[in-house]
Amino acid sequence: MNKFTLGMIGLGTMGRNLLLNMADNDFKVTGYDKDPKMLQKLEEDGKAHNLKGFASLEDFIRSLELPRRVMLLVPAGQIVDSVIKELVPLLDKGDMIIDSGNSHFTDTSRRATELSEEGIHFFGMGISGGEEGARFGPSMMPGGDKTAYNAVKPILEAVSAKVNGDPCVAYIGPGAAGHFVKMVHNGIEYSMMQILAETYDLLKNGAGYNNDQIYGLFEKWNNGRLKSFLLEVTRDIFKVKDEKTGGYLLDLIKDEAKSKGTGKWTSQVSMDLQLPIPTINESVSSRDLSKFKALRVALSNALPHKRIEITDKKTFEVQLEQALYFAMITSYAQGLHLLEQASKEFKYELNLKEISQIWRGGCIIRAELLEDIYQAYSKQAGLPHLYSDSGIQQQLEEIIPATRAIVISAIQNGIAVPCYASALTYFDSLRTDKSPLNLTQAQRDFFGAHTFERIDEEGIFHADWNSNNL
Ligand SMILES: NC(=O)C1=CN([C@@H]2O[C@H](COP(=O)(O)OP(=O)(O)OC[C@H]3O[C@@H](n4cnc5c(N)ncnc54)[C@H](OP(=O)(O)O)[C@@H]3O)[C@@H](O)[C@H]2O)C=CC1
Ligand SMILES: O=C(CO)[C@H](O)[C@H](O)COP(=O)(O)O
Repeated sequence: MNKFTLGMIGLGTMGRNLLLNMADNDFKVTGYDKDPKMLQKLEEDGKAHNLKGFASLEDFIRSLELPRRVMLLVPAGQIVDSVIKELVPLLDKGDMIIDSGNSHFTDTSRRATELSEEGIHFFGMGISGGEEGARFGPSMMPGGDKTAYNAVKPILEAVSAKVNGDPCVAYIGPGAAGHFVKMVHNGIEYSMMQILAETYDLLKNGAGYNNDQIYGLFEKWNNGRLKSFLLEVTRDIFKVKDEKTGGYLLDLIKDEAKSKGTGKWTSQVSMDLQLPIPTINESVSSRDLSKFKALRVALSNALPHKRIEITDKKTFEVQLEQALYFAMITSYAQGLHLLEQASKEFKYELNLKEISQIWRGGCIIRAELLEDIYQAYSKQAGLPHLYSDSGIQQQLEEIIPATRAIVISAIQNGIAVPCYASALTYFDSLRTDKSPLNLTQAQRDFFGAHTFERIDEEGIFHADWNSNNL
C-alpha cells in the first residue's frame, strides 16, 4: 500500500476541513477520530479524493510514511496530553507531532521538552480562519522544532490563504512562539468583537437604528478602510431571520457571551509581563460581566436610567466610523506591543512584519488595516509601538477628535463602551510626557518607605514625609 504523507487526529470542524484542503492540494493524507460518525463524514466529503479514515489508531499510524507526520486538531487541554500518551508508544524516533489546536503556550513548552526526550519532534501551531478558513485557506502560526516545520512546510504553504501570492504561514519562532502568537491573535479578536458589539449598542440603543439600517451602515463601512472579515460577518448577522418565528435571529439570542479561554490567557500573560493591553482586558471582562444576567436585570429595574436619543445621526455616523477605526488600530497596537515584550522575555525572535503579513489573509482578524500595519513594520523593524509610525500618527490626528465625541456621547447617554473608552484612555496615557505617577511613588514612600527616584539627581531616595514642612 502507498503510504500517506500526513495523518490528522481529530476530524471535527477544523481537522476534517484542513484534511480536505490538503487533499484538494494533492497531498495524500488520512485521518483518525474516536467518533465513527466523524470517519463516515470524512469519507463522504472526501469521496473525490479517496480520503481514508481509520478507526484504529494502530492502523492509522502504520499507514503513514516515515518519518511520520501526525497533526492534532482535538480540543485543547487534557485531551491533547491523552492523545500524545496513546501515540508515543506507536511512534519511532524522528517522527513528528504537530499540535494545531488552541493549546496554552506553557503546555506546548512542556510537551516539546517531554517529547524531545523520546526523540520525537513536536511543534505547536496556531491556526485561524474557522471552518471556512480550514477548508479553503487558513492563516497558520507554526513555532518550535524547525526540523518538524520544514518537513510540513510545503503542505502548509500550499493549503494556506494567499495575499498577493504570499502564503499566510511562516515559521514564527522557537519554543511555544506559534501558540503564543495565536493566543494574542485571539486576544485581538475578542477586542475587535467587543468593539463591534459596542458599536451595535450605540447605533441601536443610542441612535435608534433598526437591524436593516445597521446592516446598511456596516455595508458602507466595509467598502472603505474598515473592510475586515469581522465587520463583514457582523454585517451579515443583521440580515438573518429565524426560521421558527420569522423575526431577526440576533434579537432572539441571549445576551451572555461564552469563551474558551484564549482571551483570558492573553490578559493573564500581559499582567505577568507588565505590558498593559487594557482594551483587550475590557473585552474579556465584558464577556464575563454579561453572564450576570439576573443581577443586570435586577439593577436595571432598581436603578433605571433614561437613554437620551442621539439626534444628529449624520454627524454621529461620520464620527462613529472614525472612532471604530481608532479602536481597531488600538486593538492591534496592544496585541503587537505584547508580542514585542513576550519576544524579549521568552526569546521567541518574533518578526512583527512577518506576523502582520500572515494575518492579512485567512484569519479571523484579517482586515485592510493590516496592510498599513505591515507597511509600518516593513519601514522600521524595531518600531517601539504601532502609534510610533508616522503613517499611523497621521491617521490618529484625524480620528481622535471624533473618538472623543463618541465616547462623551456614549457616557452622557448611559451606554457602556468599555473598549472604546479604554482605547481612548490608553492613547491619552501613552502620549503623556508627564504622568501623575510621581504621586503614586510619593504615596508608596510615605506609607511603606518604598523609596523613589528624583528627576534632578541620580539615586534612590526616601523622605521623612511626616516631619517635612507640614
Ligand atoms: N472551530 C474553530 O473555529 C477553531 C478551532 N480551533 C481549535 O482547534 C481545535 C479543534 O477544534 P474543532 O475542530 O472546532 O473541535 P471539534 O470538537 O469540532 O473537533 C474535535 C474532534 O476531535 C475528536 N477527539 C476528541 N478526543 C479525541 C481523541 N482522544 N482521539 C481522537 N479524536 C478525538 C472529537 O471527537 P468527539 O466529538 O467524539 O469528542 C472531535 O471529532 C481546538 O483546540 C480549537 O480551539 C482553532 C481555530 C478555529
Ligand atoms: O481560535 C479561534 C479563531 O481564531 C476560535 O474561533 C476561537 O477560539 C473562539 O474563541 P472563543 O470560543 O473563546 O470565543
